[in-house]
Amino acid sequence: MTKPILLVAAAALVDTDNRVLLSKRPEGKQLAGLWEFPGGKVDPGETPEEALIRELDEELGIEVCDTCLAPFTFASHAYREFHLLMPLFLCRNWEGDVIPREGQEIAWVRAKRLADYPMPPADAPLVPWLRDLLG
Ligand SMILES: Nc1nc2c([nH]c(=O)n2[C@H]2C[C@H](O)[C@@H](COP(=O)(O)OP(=O)(O)OP(=O)(O)O)O2)c(=O)[nH]1
Ligand SMILES: [Mg+2]
Repeated sequence: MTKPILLVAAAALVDTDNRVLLSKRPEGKQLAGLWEFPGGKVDPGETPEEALIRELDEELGIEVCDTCLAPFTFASHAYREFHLLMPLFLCRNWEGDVIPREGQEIAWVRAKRLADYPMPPADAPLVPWLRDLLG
């Protein structure tokens, strides 16, 4: 069976204390209760950056500019129904305060503590990169 590739753009938002933002997937969604990087599906006609800027506004109410999104690493993971391809951008600068706009729980997490937050299986290989970056 050939599975469709699902393109999702996500961000590691890092604050001035070197903590990274995780967002808890709401009940009722696939992978509910797991902690993810904010972001979402790239719609037809959008670039990954455009999709991510839109999602960060929708989900967290922050304004991010193109040049503040640095390509960092990516996830490539076979889920049952699709193959996820997820570029992860690093972002240290944004406008506005982070406010969960979709009722989701959020957490600012130090690199050392990332293992305490259960994440979707696709995200496991991303954690060592963040540990290397953030110490
Ligand atoms: N945003 C995000 N999605 C992830 C991560 N890890 C991971 O496996 N995913 C998967 C879960 C979903 O299958 C897919 C993202 O889809 P989604 O449904 O959350 O997309 P969305 O934000 O556009 O939400 P919706 O409007 O479709 O409800 O990627 C991650 O760290 N961040
Ligand atoms: Mg999302």
